[in-house]
Amino acid sequence: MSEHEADLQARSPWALHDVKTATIEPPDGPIEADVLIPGSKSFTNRALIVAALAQGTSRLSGLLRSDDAYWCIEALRALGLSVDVDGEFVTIQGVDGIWPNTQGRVYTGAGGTTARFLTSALAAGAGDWFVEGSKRMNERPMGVLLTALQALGADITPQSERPDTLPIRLKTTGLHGGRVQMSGAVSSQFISGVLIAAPYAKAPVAIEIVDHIVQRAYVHITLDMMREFGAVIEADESLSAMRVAATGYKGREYEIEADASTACYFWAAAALTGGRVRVQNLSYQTRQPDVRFVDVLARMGCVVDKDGHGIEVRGPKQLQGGFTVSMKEMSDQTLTLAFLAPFADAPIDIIEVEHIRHHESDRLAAICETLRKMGIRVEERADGVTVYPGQPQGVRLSSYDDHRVAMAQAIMGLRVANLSIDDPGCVSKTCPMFFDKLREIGVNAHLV
Ligand SMILES: O=C(O)C1=C[C@@H](OP(=O)(O)O)[C@@H](O)[C@H](O)C1
Ligand SMILES: C=C(OP(=O)(O)O)C(=O)O
Repeated sequence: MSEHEADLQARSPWALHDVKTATIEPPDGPIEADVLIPGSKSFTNRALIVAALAQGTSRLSGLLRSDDAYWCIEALRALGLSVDVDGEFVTIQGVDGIWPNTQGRVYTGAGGTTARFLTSALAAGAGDWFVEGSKRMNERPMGVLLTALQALGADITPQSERPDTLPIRLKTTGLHGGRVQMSGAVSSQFISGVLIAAPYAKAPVAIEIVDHIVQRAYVHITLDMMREFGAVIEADESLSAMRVAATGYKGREYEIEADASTACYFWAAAALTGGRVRVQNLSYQTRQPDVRFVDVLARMGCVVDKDGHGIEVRGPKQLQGGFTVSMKEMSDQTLTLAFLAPFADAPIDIIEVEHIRHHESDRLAAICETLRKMGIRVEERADGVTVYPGQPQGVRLSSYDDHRVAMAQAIMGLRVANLSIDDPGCVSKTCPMFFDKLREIGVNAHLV
């Protein structure tokens, strides 16, 4: 598959379908709005998988209805689970670590969370499965995770020429537990995956991190949720060593919080138009790292209210640049920042995000190609970019089959006439309702 060709098989019935192009009209004045954001992808897929493993019934509310969640639910159903979805509510009969269907194909879609967490959860049970993802997911790294699961007792045979990616054949009679050393430098999801499975190992699992974890906050989200479902864990704030007891999970009622990553596009809309956007259903206290994007916006001259009901961003007359920022801990917002950067009064250096080359697209390449096509000067390094000020030209852009590329490009369209985005349906991975939400805050978004 070429980088720009969409894998439409990975779009679910919940996706935005049959749309070829999105065109965003720059608004006449500042965007002024209050908005409610849909459920978090990260919380949705963790809650689905933990509830599936657990003993007893769980009822989840605030489900994100997106492709990532859909394929996670479908995979659980293929494994024989009863998963009942009613709007934003889900009822799951947990299997207490024993998967009813012990054979067959498990399809993860394009979701890194499903691919990494479900593969691990499967390994903790017993069965013989063929696990594969979307075309892009089958290229994304899995090596550190697969090696850790093998060290804990799973039998994994790669089903392509690459030993470190999906598809794989996974044969297992359960994880024996013990110590395992892992790198967190490529993806925090490898660590979260082993953690999620660990309560169903036959003995405690101790994980030692040999280097550092990109986006450590997501591992905290994992640990918090595991504890809420009854897991017993020892871990310090630095997460260099973690130990999980073999106690299983208990089903429960669980409320999924709103998605901080999705919220950022709406705050960015305020930043770019000198407007005001309040996300009503998120608190700065969330563990989701992307909430801290508002601090980057404050550095650019925005006024941020984090203490009221929700979080509000007010944009300045002129965005400020002239700084270097590590986006390592909130790297899903690298694209958003890079596409705001041309509108700042001085260059912005984004550093320490090499790992985003392995996300839904090579995101650093997508930033550079997009901005250059629009006439903006940008320098690419292995682990980041420098974006220079300028007025981007309205052109036709590829969305790289990457939801965050498309959503961040759409926000740029608030200041660029005649900007169009190909295959905007890729937003469905985490936010099929993205263009409806844009309309809700007063943006004219045309989909054809
Ligand atoms: O655990 C999670 O829910 C996530 C972890 C991060 O991935 P990496 O650690 O692979 O960068 C993040 O980019 C992704 O959107 C969600
Ligand atoms: C990297 C992302 O997703 P995932 O790794 O969960 O597929 C993302 O949502 O930006």
